[in-house]
Amino acid sequence: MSQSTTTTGSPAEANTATFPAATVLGYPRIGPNRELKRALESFWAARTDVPALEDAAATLRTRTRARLAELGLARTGGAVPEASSFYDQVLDASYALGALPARFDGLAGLDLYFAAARGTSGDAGERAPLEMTKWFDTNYHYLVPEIGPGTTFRLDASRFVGPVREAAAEGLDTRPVVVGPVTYLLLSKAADDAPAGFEPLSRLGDLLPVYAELLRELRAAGASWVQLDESGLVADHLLDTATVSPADVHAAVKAAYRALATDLAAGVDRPAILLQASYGDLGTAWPVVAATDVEAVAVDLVRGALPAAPVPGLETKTVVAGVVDGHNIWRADLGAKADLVDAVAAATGAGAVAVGTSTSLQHVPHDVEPESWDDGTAAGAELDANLHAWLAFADQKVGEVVALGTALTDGRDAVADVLAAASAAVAGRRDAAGVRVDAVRARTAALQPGDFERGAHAERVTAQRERLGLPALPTTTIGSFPQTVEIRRARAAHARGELTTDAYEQAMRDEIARVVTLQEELGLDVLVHGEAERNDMVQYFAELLDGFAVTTNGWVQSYGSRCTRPSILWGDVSRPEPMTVRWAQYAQSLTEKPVKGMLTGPVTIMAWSFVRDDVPLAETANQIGLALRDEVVDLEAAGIAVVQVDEPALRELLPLRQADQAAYLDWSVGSFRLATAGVRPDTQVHTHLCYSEFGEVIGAIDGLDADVTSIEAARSRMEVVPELQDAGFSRGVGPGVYDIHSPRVPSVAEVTELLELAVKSVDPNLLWVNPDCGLKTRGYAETTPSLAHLVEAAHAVRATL
Ligand SMILES: CN1c2c(nc(N)[nH]c2=O)NC[C@@H]1CNc1ccc(C(=O)N[C@@H](CCC(=O)N[C@@H](CCC(=O)N[C@@H](CCC(=O)O)C(=O)O)C(=O)O)C(=O)O)cc1
Ligand SMILES: N[C@@H](CCS)C(=O)O
Ligand SMILES: [Zn+2]
Repeated sequence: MSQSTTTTGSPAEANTATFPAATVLGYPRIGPNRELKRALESFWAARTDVPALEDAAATLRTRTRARLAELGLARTGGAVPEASSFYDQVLDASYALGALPARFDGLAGLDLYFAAARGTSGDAGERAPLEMTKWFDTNYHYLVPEIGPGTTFRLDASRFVGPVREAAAEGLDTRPVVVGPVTYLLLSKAADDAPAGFEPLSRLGDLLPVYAELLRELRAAGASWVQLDESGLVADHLLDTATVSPADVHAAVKAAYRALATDLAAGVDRPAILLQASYGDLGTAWPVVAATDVEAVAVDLVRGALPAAPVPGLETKTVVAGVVDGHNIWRADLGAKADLVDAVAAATGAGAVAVGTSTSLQHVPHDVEPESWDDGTAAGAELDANLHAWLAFADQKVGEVVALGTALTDGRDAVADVLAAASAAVAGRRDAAGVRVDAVRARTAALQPGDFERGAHAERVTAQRERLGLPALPTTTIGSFPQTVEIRRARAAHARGELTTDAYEQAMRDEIARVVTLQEELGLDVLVHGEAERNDMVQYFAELLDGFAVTTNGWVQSYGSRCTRPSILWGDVSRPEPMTVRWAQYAQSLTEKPVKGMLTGPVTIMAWSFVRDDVPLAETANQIGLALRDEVVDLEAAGIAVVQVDEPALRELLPLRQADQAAYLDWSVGSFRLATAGVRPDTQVHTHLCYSEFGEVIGAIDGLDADVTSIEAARSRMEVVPELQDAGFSRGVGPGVYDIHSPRVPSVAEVTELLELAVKSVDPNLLWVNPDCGLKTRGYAETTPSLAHLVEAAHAVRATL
């Protein structure tokens, strides 16, 4: 076995199958100060034009390449990935392959690209955007390709080739990252006009010539390596078991890489290929990738394992050992990681080994350095020092792979002090105050089965009907109302110390009063306070719970220009004091109608935070469940009759391999029940699910034992409703009747049609009327008429019952 070394030579000429010693599979692309977000939003608001947007994106790409080289990745040999995107990497592939659906015909360039991402309306014509769904088990959302028997594929490589040439002009041989052909089709859905049972993977043969052409163009532009992301290989959830089996996927990989790796000559017709499989264990796919003629394979050794025995075929390849976690932010124990890297050659039989991240770094923020957790108290100073030592964001992770790469090529002595500092940080974290809190552990240890049970559902239905007296088809919203510029500005001014806490809270109360009045005017039945005071539905709670830290600039792209600052769950969790009660109570004081208390559930808080890796997830889930249980009970005591606990991420955390799913569903459902089982029968518990396909977890939704479940359904035209009924779901259900992701205002007729569809498969006594999700990303210009149409449609259908 030979260790990988970096190559030299001019970028345009370089094409060697020797992979550099260290790389990362991708890097955050929103910019260290969210430069891309700002450029996109200015462009969409017509404040800037295409050249300004292209300029901003090019500047960011140049900055990224320079930063990665400065942090120690080689400038040549394809060590630096080119993984930028204007919106989404799957959309980039759809655009390059010419695979966008016919409703976008007639558009070109960025007009086409953004129309597919965001839809168009008004003078631009009515076009629904591509559907958005979760990328593997992350909080990143990709745009789902729609593939049918008639989809044509035609290459436009410009958005991949341009950055390669741009990098070459800077003397840098960058490695473009493209979603691989098999994963692209696995991530696709059948186009609406496809016959029943049509499987996008059946189009592989037609897609491969276009990928081959793309590889040729990348090579011609000077790329010595290309990275093809075939993470679909690790994920059972992408398989529609009725039509595609793991064996079909393996056969597809074999065919794809025969066409792309074997039939095209490396260094002549194509760049060397790095086949990437992230987010899980390769399992039975090890021999499949080993048998291809790709030059390198990147595997996730954080989530996945080494094979049981060396795999024939790997002796001609580099295995890029993904030992640095791209999915979480804890500093690595580099000594242990170096041991793992050292084991890879013997375990896999690889011809060469290199070091990498387990996934793209798009899931972590840019840089720990600018953060401060010091609030001026002794505890703040201690946390500040601790977290700085414990954390690695993207830039620190690049440093980790570079150090491990040096250990591999030059021996550990060359980086002895880096390894020692990492070990000390890991030990310091294990022993720090707050990581383990005995009182919290005692409470979870004392839990009894009865703590997870609410009592008979039928009894609750009667008690709630009497208490709430709601009409048939009650109307409600999911919680948030538009987060206006004024609200965000007030919060930013408060954070900067330019607005007093009193003035800020008064501004939020004024907003709540406006939102309550609006809902009364619209005639909604169950009101919300609008969540104006929340920066984010997870971060808000993380700021109020012990055991979490939050960042000031740790932004991570969630979709398009939308970002979140995932909180850092570093210690045992408890609730020092009530969190939402005064806001809910204030809203309830303004109206006779019921106002829903609004909380985020344990699974979603965990899914959208960086979770600790030193205790089982189930323990943390119960800690958060207990903190929320206290809040739910306090809301009830404050006179709130309806409490909603959102779990939009229930499906997101579902393990990618079926074998692991039952245990997950057990603790995740349990933590929700723990959070909600402390209230009386006449208090109505709602939950809300969105951003995923829920077919696979229908049983778990029932297991939550919520009285009412609102669920995203508009874009799939209520598909989930019969699924729920078929599974024997007999609780209240609010399938979303309009898509909140688009500024389009649904007509009364459209909403009525969807409700009529729902009424066909749900007992009208169980049916609720609500949008798909919260309204925080929308403006009032579309929110007010959309809700007016929703109420009108509900009244119309109610009258027919
Ligand atoms: C519901 N979803 C959520 C997910 N994950 C979360 N953590 N939260 C979610 O709500 N995942 C699934 C879905 C879809 N995903 C998203 C993700 C992000 C957004 C979104 O709207 N993001 C906002 C930022 C929200 C926020 O943190 N707001 C803060 C800070 C606002 C800000 O940028 N302030 C400016 C200053 C403003 C001024 O002076 O005018 C600044 O700091 O520079 C706040 O409100 O205080 C985004 O803009 O990206 C939606 C769905
Ligand atoms: N209550 C939240 C749920 C979003 S998934 C909201 O309305 O924004
Ligand atoms: Zn939602």
